[in-house]
Amino acid sequence: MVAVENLTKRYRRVHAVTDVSFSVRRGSITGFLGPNGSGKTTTLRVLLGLVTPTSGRALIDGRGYRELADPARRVGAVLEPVAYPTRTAADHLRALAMPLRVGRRQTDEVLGLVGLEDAAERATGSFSLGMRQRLALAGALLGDPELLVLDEPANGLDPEGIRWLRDFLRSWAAEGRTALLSSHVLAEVTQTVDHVVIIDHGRVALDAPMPEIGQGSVTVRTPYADLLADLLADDRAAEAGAGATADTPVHRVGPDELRLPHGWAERVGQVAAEHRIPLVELHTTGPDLEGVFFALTRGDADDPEVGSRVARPRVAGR
Ligand SMILES: Nc1ncnc2c1ncn2[C@@H]1O[C@H](COP(=O)(O)OP(=O)(O)OP(=O)(O)O)[C@@H](O)[C@H]1O
Repeated sequence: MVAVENLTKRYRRVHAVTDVSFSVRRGSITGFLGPNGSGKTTTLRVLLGLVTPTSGRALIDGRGYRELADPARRVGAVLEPVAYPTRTAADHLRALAMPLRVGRRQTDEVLGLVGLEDAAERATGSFSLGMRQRLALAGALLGDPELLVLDEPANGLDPEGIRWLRDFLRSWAAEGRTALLSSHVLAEVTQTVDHVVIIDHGRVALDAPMPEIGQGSVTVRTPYADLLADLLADDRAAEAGAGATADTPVHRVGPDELRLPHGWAERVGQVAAEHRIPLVELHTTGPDLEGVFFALTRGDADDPEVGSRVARPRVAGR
């Protein structure tokens, strides 16, 4: 439904995006992920006809946004939370509804859909960021679009709001509709999206369906993390044969925590038992989008959440 083809956008000396290509399948929820400043918003703005690319193009159903018939009805977009402090939520939606030829019944309906029916007559200036996000989403839903384009939709949402957004997007996809949403906070999207495009420094670093994103990983906690890591590395080297340099899959992710690829739990247990190392925790987790993200983006963006990681697992299968 969406095709971004060799998209490049430069602002004077800033290379915001470089040769970015990816597509969004109809009926899918695609997460467009990357650290702050990686080029997500620029790409979405080109897709919505708000920015002219330096080269390349971004198409919706084979056409540029501005060439679509009735684009505001076919595509619902949220680039920023609503900011008209003196307007009530209902008035804000009615103003958006007019050019779309959408009646009062639908404005009430979308307010209910985003859980703001009780705040309809309140001025948006008194809204929290999360409420303004919900109102912006209500505006995007007004035209009953097939495609939603959402820039950081979970920004400002509390955990309950994030769960609500997740459920909303799942039911959206279940109706066969499509969404492209950007985020720099991985936890928000891991359980929501079925396809992932990771962008880093303006370039696509990964474009893959969720099922292909690694197989998960094994987490080990022990006060003897250094010793266990060394023993596991020796064990791996011994397995590889004399003289071989072992590519150790052990990653230190905290003062007492190690992470290994999926399937290592048994070996870790054996090595720990052989050397009488007490384990506080040993468990296997599911697909490790976070690991993939940190490995690909090297965590060197200005996002404190990204930069605070002490070690980054390898990308599964790479
Ligand atoms: N209008 C502009 N003029 C100059 N530089 C810009 C402009 N818009 C974006 N940039 C630069 O392009 C790069 C990509 O920015 P963009 O906003 O697309 O990233 P992002 O991934 O959406 O980041 P964030 O998560 O912080 O919103 C950044 O270096 C940014 O400073």
